[in-house]
Amino acid sequence: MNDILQVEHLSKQFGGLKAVNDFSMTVQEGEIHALIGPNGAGKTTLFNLISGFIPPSAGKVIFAGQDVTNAKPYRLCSKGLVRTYQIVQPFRGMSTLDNVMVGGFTHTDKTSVAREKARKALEITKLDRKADVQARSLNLCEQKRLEVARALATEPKLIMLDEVMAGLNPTEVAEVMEIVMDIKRLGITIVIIEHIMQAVMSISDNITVLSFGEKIAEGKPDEIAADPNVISVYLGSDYAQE
Ligand SMILES: Nc1ncnc2c1ncn2[C@@H]1O[C@H](COP(=O)(O)OP(=O)(O)OP(=O)(O)O)[C@@H](O)[C@H]1O
Repeated sequence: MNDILQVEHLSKQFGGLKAVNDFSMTVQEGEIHALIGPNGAGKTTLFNLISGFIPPSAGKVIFAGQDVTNAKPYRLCSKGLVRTYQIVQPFRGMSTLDNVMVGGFTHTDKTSVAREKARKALEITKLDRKADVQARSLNLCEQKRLEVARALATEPKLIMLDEVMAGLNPTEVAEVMEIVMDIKRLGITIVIIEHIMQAVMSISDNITVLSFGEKIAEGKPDEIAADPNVISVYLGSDYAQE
């Protein structure tokens, strides 16, 4: 498999705090790669660095063979790298379809083409029946899926999902897991930040673990679940015994 994303020695300092410290990782094309770790470990900062929302203090980001360090988010999006936000932020007074069409205009200025891409993204996220309702009337699970749909409508090669399952009940988590697997089946690479370990362990191909801004482990889900260091800083012994 080819590498689609390489993060090399990335660091981000906020004043005296090293939020991300000399972090490297490789994401292979077509995989689901999870980033896990305790609160404040630096996962969201890493997403912000990779997706161009904040500049790194040091290090490089290579996407699809190109150095994209310091590239702006809209440029990365047009190259095929897009992310969602932990806090959903739809245009609440607009319909679900119109919200998703915003993403659909990434590679076209034709309304009919953008609408078609948006409709496809709504099908994948199982929101097609909600296309015409206002975003403010969607429940949390639907709003999370709307975030994903907006990103999908940009036709990404790699989508970065920031806690899309947080706050959902078990049935909704299962629904979103299925959608994430469907996205993978479309050939789109996925990097996912998630705290719900059952979900992470069952959908991920590879997992990278962060603690205090540094990588402390990486590997297949079963390797991570059995790693004594990961158990001690994050998973806890209850999970390991499950
Ligand atoms: N803009 C900022 N200015 C100063 N400190 C920041 C900034 N953004 C993040 N931090 C700090 O950097 C560290 C890493 O935060 P980050 O949000 O990346 O962690 P996280 O792993 O995503 O946590 P969570 O799981 O709670 O979302 C934290 O100590 C946080 O307080």
